Amino acid sequence: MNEPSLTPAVVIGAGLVGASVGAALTTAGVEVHLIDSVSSHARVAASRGGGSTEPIDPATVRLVVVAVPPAKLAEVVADALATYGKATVTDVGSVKGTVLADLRARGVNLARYVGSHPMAGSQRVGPLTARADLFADRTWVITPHDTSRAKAVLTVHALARACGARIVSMGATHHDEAVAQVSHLPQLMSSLTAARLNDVPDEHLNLAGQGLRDVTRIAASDPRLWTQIISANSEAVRAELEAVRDSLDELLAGWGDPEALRRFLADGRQGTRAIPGKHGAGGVAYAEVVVTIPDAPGALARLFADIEAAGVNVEDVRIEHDPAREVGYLAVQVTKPVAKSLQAAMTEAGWTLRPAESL
Ligand SMILES: NC(=O)c1ccc[n+]([C@@H]2O[C@H](COP(=O)([O-])OP(=O)(O)OC[C@H]3O[C@@H](n4cnc5c(N)ncnc54)[C@H](O)[C@@H]3O)[C@@H](O)[C@H]2O)c1
Ligand SMILES: O=C(O)C(=O)C[C@]1(C(=O)O)C=C[C@@H](O)C=C1
Repeated sequence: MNEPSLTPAVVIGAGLVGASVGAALTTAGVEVHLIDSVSSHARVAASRGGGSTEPIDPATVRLVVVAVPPAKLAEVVADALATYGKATVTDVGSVKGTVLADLRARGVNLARYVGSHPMAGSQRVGPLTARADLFADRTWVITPHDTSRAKAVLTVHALARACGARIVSMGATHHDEAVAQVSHLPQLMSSLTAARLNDVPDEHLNLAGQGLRDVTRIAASDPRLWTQIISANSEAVRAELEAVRDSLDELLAGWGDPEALRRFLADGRQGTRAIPGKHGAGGVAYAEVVVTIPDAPGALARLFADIEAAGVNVEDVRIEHDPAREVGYLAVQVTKPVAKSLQAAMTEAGWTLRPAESL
């Protein structure tokens, strides 16, 4: 069967996610038209390869992707179904059940609507933070409902594939329970930790290392966006928070007992191992080769060139800064069998390595 055509497509909401979808589709050869209630957002997204801001005949549009804030999704999806009479309409909102319920309450014919949710983003918003490869190798959840037309479902599959994502299909309610556990609770826990820092004096904050930065990255997210996300998934998130409260009570009840503390920490470590690897396989423990990068122009580019020359497949990278010294560290994650050869190649190329812990 032929892949459904996505071209021309319209993206409504040219922020982080919309502009990234626009850029990914444009890269895949799809003609993309960008619309945003803030016209400069659409222009910025267009200038960064996300598509064009030229108007288009609505009757010709095959696909509409709605990427506006959660509280506006149902209204904009309903308008899009009315305006683009032949198009499949999807939204990329972080919560699916409330959008579907709102659309049903409006009495809209939902045959051409299929919800979806790319599990990729960042703590930043706006078109300047968009990237064409944001969805590459990431999960894109598709949530068909009982009245979605098969062709519309296939079109949304083709959208996710064109963006390089891995497709998972599930019902909206199931999706919302899952993201309460793997996205919404983690956001709240990160915010809880970061909020404690408001009462910490500067001389203590100056000691902060990478651990604190890792745990608080997503606490920097937009509070308006996340208020809408969590409010739309309120019950499922509340259940997760109550479970955390129980765990915290248990931790405090056993306080002072090293064995209870060890069990608590071991449970946490086991939890990290439950997270699937980047292709959806079981968790993979990578080895990390940590290279010192001098704070000099071009150092990072040279380092990447040397890693490429070593012919090693890089699974992930992370940059750490040393606030006390004029250096940074590039932590390169690779599979264990190739770690030693990467270490040797880096040393031979003149780089200083931090002592390995896990090779
Ligand atoms: N941020 C993430 O990590 C992430 C990841 C996956 C999905 N999402 C979902 O994607 C959607 C967009 O989030 P984002 O992070 O791109 O936010 P964003 O703020 O970067 O972008 C939203 C854009 O929508 C525009 N907009 C608002 N109301 C509009 C309307 N009525 N018509 C047209 N444009 C309108 C805004 O001007 C803005 O440019 C949200 O529903 C969010 O739940 C976010
Ligand atoms: O990487 C991040 O910054 C994200 O938090 C992205 C993330 C997530 O929880 O994974 C956040 C919300 C979205 O709905 C989807 C993806």
